[in-house]
Amino acid sequence: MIKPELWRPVDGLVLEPNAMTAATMSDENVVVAAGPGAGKTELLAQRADFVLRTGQCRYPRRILAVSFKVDAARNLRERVRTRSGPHLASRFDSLTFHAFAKRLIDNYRPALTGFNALDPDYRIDPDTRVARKQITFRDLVPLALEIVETNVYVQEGIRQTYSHVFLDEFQDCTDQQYRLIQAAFGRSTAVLTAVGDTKQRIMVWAGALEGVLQTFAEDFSARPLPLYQNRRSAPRLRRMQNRMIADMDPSAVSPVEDLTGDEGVIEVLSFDTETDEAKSVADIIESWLKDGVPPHEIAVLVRQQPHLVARSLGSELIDRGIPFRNEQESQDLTAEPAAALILNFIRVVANDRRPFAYAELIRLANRLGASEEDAARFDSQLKRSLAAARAQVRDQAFQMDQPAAWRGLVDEFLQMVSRPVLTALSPGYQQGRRLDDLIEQTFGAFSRELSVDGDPAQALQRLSETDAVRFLTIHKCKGLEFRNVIVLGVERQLFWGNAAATMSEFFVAVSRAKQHLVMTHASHRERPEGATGRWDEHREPYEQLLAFAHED
Ligand SMILES: Nc1ncnc2c1ncn2[C@@H]1O[C@H](COP(=O)(O)OP(=O)(O)OP(=O)(O)O)[C@@H](O)[C@H]1O
Repeated sequence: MIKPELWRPVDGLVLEPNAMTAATMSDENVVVAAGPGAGKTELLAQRADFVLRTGQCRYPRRILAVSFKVDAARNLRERVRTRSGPHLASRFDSLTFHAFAKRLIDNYRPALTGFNALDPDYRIDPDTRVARKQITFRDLVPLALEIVETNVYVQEGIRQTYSHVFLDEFQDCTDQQYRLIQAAFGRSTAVLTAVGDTKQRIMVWAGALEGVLQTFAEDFSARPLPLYQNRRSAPRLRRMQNRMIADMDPSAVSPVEDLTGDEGVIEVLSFDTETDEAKSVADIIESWLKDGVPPHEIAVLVRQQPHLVARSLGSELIDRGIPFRNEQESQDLTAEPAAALILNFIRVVANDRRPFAYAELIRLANRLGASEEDAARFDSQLKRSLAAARAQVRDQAFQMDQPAAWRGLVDEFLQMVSRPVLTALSPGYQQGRRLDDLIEQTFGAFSRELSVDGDPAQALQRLSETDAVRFLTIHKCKGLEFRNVIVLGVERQLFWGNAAATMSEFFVAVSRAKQHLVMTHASHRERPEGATGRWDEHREPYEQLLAFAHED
């Protein structure tokens, strides 16, 4: 433990004065409002280190960090783990609102009564609620809210557990989420730190509260601490963001003299058809990869339905052997330890030459930890089982391109690993059918990718976080950053709806780029197979949005 005055930001970063104040605040609630790339998430990671290392969050109490996306929650968790070490980070719970709500439901489920009562092995389904047995994702926060609002013991339990609460991307907090935070921490001694950017409010359709940062400041007597710098984007990109800020929130505009410099590239590309667009964009991606840009530093952003809008581009990339990952289908899955275990197993036996996958599997043996003897026994079982599976795969008769062949191997492997070890991978796996559902979903994702070209190595690359170019919706890209970003289809027919909301979404998209931003539009997009509902073939560029790309 160190004295607060001796603490220095980890990794040698220099924090601007307000960020330093927010990171080292001892007992005051704080709200940090700042633009894209200002280091809001970084500030939370630094603050976690500060409160853990100086003992302001003292064992056994914990920090709760709430984010909106699985990816964002995991990024923050990993950042704190690498920086502050696994020992301190074990008291840092970085969860999405959904995961926080689910944890409350699992811990205090008997508090739910009447229509909301749930059996211990209840499941979560995307669409359908079934009394006692099944709820949907939409039910999680309201049910958690009911538990917390009606039960003082639960309130006390939460308050005893958490001494510090971090709220990331707080501009997108909905009414119910806000009520959950109020019910859980409104009258507690927990110190709250909220960060957000009103210009990036993109969840209005889902009920994001207007002015929630201000409301939070009032309700929680939080001290506002704005940040001014942008640590992410090259100057040319920052100037474009600044032109948008002048339109959205003139008071937040940066002085022009702070944004000088020629670094960064912005391009607007017009096409006749989606086929021309696909060829040209694939050329660009290929050239970036040749120049050494890592695949995961390249993102293709689409306002919605990337599986349809970017389908031609996807086919073009497949033809060129460039792996890409459609995050709409697989993002949340690969954040799961059980999914990582299965995919790493396939990687190792498919002879994908991935030492990291092998190392990850061996790490599992060491994690078992009951005794050194147990771990050693498991370690040798694991090695035997991998060798046997590899031998099967090398056999001529093994049908590499058939999901059923892999299924047999995966099932044998999971049996060897054993149920208790699998359920110990994550706290949520003990509940209901969560683990079985995940195993099915993971295998489904692998089978889907395998059916694309019958090549297991390519299928695994497409499912990997590091080896694939990422296709994301704008909603999914929140809080992330990439060296190079392509915003596909800046067209009226895609960016429809309320002009202010559209502007915020476009702002989130363009502000993900560090170095190179490409925006495209096509005059014609053929209706793809599988498109349901409205699909306009004739397209018009969204001139007002694209105009921000041009320097005056
Ligand atoms: N003090 C700092 N010094 C150097 N780099 C920093 C600093 N703070 C943040 N960064 C880097 O700047 C980038 C943006 O930081 P971060 O993602 O925390 O911004 P943000 O405010 O959360 O952005 P957004 O709202 O757009 O998601 C990251 O690459 C981060 O590592």
